[in-house]
Amino acid sequence: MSPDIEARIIALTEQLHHLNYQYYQLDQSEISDQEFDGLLAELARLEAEHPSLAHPNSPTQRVGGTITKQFPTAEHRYPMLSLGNTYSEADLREFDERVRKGLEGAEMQYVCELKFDGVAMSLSYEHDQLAQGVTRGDSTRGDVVTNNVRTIRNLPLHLRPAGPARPPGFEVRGEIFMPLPVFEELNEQREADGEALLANPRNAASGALKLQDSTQVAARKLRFYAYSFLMPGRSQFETHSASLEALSAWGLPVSDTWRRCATIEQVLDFVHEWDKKRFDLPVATDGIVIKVDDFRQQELLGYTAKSPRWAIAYKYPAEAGRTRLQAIQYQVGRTGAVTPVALLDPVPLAGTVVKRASLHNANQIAALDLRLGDLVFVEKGGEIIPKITGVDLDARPADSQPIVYPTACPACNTPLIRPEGEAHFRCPNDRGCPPQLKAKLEHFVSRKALDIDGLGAETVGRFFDLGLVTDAASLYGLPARAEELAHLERMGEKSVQRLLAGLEASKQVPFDRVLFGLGIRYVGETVAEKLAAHYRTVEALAAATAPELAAVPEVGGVIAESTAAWFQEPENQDLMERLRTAGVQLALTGEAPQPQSDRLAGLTFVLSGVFELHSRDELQELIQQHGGKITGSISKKLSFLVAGDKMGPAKREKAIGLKVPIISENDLLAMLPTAGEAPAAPTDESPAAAANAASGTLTQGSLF
Ligand SMILES: NC(=O)c1ccc[n+]([C@@H]2O[C@H](COP(=O)([O-])OP(=O)(O)OC[C@H]3O[C@@H](n4cnc5c(N)ncnc54)[C@H](O)[C@@H]3O)[C@@H](O)[C@H]2O)c1
Ligand SMILES: [Zn+2]
Repeated sequence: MSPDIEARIIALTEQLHHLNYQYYQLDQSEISDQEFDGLLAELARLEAEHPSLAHPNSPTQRVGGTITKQFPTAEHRYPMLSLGNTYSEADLREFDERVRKGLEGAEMQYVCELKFDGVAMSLSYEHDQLAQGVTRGDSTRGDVVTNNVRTIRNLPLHLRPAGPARPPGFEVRGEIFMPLPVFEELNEQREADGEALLANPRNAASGALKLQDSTQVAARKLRFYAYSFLMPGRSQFETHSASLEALSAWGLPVSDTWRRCATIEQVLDFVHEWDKKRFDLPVATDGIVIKVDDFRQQELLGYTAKSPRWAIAYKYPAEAGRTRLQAIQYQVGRTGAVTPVALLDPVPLAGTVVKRASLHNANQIAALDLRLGDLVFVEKGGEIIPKITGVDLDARPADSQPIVYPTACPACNTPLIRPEGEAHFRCPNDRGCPPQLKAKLEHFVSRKALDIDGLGAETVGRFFDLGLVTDAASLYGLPARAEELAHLERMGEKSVQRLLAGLEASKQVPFDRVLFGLGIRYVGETVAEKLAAHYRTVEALAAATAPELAAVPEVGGVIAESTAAWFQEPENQDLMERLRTAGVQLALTGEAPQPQSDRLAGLTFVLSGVFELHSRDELQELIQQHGGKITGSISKKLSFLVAGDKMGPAKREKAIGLKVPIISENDLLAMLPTAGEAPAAPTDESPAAAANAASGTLTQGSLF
């Protein structure tokens, strides 16, 4: 046996294990899917030629995913396998031959479906109710993410009383995905916030599903398409297509793009038809799935260790093209991050004409050894943003120009800085750099912030260029210049009236959205809501120190630092004063929620794991309503760690080490006054006594 082959098998195995980990755990791809599949195919070929070297745990034998350790897990009743895949039509014909041979020439049909690029999900329905959602995981066990799945709006929690009768318990499988417009909006937001862009909607969906807070998951607007039905024993349907029709009738979303095909020619027609048309769908697709329709025939054909023999995925190759790099444009975002964008000779790729490609940062330009005038390879595959994958060095023109990354801001000439640990260069001139100021204004008037009617991003940008506005507070000086505005091109009396009404109405926008609109780095919508609800007024918020801010649930250290620093700056304090004079809401109105009792006063809690009776948010609220405080981390001073199911072992050990009592959800509830008790009843019980009262049910061995 050649040692070279053995070494190659080992190297491939290691590399594929690593790439699987990156892909399924971290939602990152270091190489394209096509390259990944190429390496996997090479390993499969070497193993087939040298069976003695094939390892049972080889990536060719196992589904690539794993469980995340952040959720409870559940065993799949029927394993969730992968799909064999190919990029070639010849392979599809071979697949057809294998199937027909396996069925000994019996009559058969295929069903062709689009292959949606998201995350596979197994849903259990019990008595018509959605009971559980589990990820594919390692194919035998997956993460239970039911609460996150419940946030998916097109997914029925109860089935419609229509269509064929159904068994009391059954499973629906399908794909959870992030619709393309949502993905694009999310990336725009990330770009504006100076965060790294998500490579594709699949990574975005997978990342969203792993979030612990289901309100945050809901904000990611995930959607679901069902593509298979499973029930105990023999299926009540004869064919896969009949089950798809039933799923639709029951109210489950089934994409109506599927089709029955009697021959491989019809299958190939379907493949060709969707090659371009798929780009009109609001969901990312990376191929076609071809399935044998008849369930008995599926059974006859059976499975390999990793995938069914009765189905195959045809994956569309990433569309690549070659074009000329004309120039690099350096864009300055709201937080000063400088992003290089490649300007290209227009080239048609994957349904659109590509003129620009993202280059992320300076490192990437260096890694590609890019020069102006080069012919570059551009690829647009699962990744929505086209990217430059390489340079055609043989075609490098003699006069190609090396790219000199700017050392000063292209807009304001301030020397750029590169904070440690960050990939982007930044322009630190956040008070004087025009694109930053303009982007801040655009953010302030945007829909999720002040939502000023009659003042879109374009108009506010124009006003800025004309020197009519400089910052958020200056917008409220516009009414005094109404006449001047009415004389501007494309403005007119009517638009001005609308704008003034919009400005007036924006004074009623609640404090949390104003706070979001200020564009403090890392303070997104959710964080702004939490901070506003916690501090209620801007004075209280501005007075909070970074450690205090970090103790607010869901506000991490980085957010806390950035917020505290922002309010320290005199210019920002001045801005707040001018916004106050303008009449903008800088405090939440209405009554602060009254505490229901002070039973937990002086106690601090950390919640960890998954709870049975209440969601984590509900428990947080309960603790606060009874005077307790939630903190983020386990320290010696912590009163209680409330442990749910599947709490991480590290947390438990830390709590035990620091002698922090670990209690259960029930213990916590037992500490609260029962419904009959007077609210906020003065109690002579010390907090510790209250805890002791609950100690009868304390988690074993956990108290002191
Ligand atoms: N780039 C990388 O580093 C990297 C790493 C690991 C895996 N990958 C890619 O991931 C893929 C392997 O992942 P996989 O095992 O999940 O296989 P897969 O994604 O190729 O196919 C199986 C999945 O297809 C999905 N699917 C979508 N529409 C479907 C439909 N109509 N019917 C049935 N299933 C449908 C399901 O989620 C199913 O689990 C490979 O193509 C590989 O390129 C890439
Ligand atoms: Zn600048």
